[in-house]
Amino acid sequence: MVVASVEGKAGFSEVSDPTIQYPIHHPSSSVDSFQDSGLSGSGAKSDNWSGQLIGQYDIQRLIGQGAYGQVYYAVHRWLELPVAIKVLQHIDTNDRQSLDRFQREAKIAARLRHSNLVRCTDGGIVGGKMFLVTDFVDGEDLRALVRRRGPLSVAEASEIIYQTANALQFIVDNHTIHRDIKPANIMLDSNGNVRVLDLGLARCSVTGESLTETGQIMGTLDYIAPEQAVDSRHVDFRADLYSLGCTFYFLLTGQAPFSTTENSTLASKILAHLEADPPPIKQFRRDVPRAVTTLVTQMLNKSPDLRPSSFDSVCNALSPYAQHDSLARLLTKSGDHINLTGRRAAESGLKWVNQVVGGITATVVALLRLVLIGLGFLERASRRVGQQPSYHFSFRWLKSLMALGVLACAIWFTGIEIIPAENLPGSFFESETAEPSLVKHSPFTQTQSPSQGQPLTGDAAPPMHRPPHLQPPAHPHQPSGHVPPRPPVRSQGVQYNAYQ
Ligand SMILES: Nc1ncnc2c1ncn2[C@@H]1O[C@H](COP(=O)(O)OP(=O)(O)OP(=O)(O)O)[C@@H](O)[C@H]1O
Repeated sequence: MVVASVEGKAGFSEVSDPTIQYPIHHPSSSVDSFQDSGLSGSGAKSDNWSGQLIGQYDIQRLIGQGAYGQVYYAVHRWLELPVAIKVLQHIDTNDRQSLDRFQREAKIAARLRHSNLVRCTDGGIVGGKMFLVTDFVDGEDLRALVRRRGPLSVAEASEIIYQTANALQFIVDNHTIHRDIKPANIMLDSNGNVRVLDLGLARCSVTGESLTETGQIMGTLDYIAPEQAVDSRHVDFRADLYSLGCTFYFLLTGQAPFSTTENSTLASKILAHLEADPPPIKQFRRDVPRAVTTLVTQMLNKSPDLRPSSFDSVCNALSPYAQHDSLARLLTKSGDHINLTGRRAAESGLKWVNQVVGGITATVVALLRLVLIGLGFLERASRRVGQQPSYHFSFRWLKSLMALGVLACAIWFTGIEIIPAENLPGSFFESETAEPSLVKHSPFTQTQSPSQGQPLTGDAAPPMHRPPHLQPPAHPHQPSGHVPPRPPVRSQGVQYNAYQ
């Protein structure tokens, strides 16, 4: 595209002066696209850019509003190419440091090309605001999808997480972290492909203080890793693993792990990520295989060391459940409420079965009690007349049977599962991943003493003043030599060395 005016040299590659100032016009005014329109840093001051022309991009409508700013649907005038333009509200374009940081991150994001990542293709400053141009995804983000349809099937949710993990592994392999994985940042396109948004944005723009709208902070906090909530600057890919686990939980249950009313304040939500266990998935539905619930639990572990060792291992664990074909119809099928309705029907069916079973159990218990009372009377009567009761033996057996029956009923109703040792979480992944402790992990307590085993990731042993899982990793990316054999990936990304 034609850059109307550039301070210094054009292009993102000019680190010393990244401020490409784009002109703003109203489409009705005659604009010669090839003409250098001169510097324009103070065009439309309005917060609504619809109907404006930024460079060659004809801004048509607002399609989203997030913590970082607004997202518009736009069309490139000459190429007639649909794009999404994100106008970032929270970057101070007069602050050289934050501009440089933004440019560094944007450059990385622009060079990573992967079929599950949304490509960033352009960027600059307009009206004193930073903006980014990305591919327009013709589809729906996961937050909207689940709000519309209700929780997804195991196959659908697993496929979405599989594809997202695939993209995130590519990001890790390129020494980057996303830092803001959540349903609103993952889109499903009309071909059934997952597309991850906003790579690199979290680090550059959002600091807690710069966000004023509590609801938006809360939305982001629903998916934040405990160590990221404590110190967001020193996290590694395992923070994204945790956020992906929260997203998986959301897809399966329709709600984020800590979104109950007790966690309605910022502090209580962060505390919940640090300390609490989310309600078990089986409390919402019973059709999720144990291997999948175990995987979610492991991804949500408070300690990064006890999460899966890589995104590849998440893909490996999910490949038996993920079904690519299941996604394409999610957007098109009109039976949008099938899942929800099906779930409600299943729930009411289950309720009915529970009521019948409860009634039968109560009747049997009442009858047994009657028999026991009767036997007790008989026993006392026979003692009075000096006879040895012949039914003494069977009376004891009846009591034992009844106790066992009551125990079985209790197990049935509480849903306690007796899990064989080999199925316990931890056998799921490679030996680098330690058995999750049954003790709840507080980020402020040491979870693994040096004598209990070697650090799992190969990172240097953490200093004693901080718990191990809040330690910054030695490298910002996954250490080499610990990646399990890669499953056959469905899409391969490339890293471009030059901005294109
Ligand atoms: N490239 C795109 N193509 C199509 N729709 C998009 C695109 N980028 C964003 N959107 C839509 O705009 C919505 C808002 O996006 P945005 O990333 O600004 O906000 P958010 O994800 O809700 O919050 P945050 O800014 O904290 O990430 C997305 O959820 C999505 O529906």
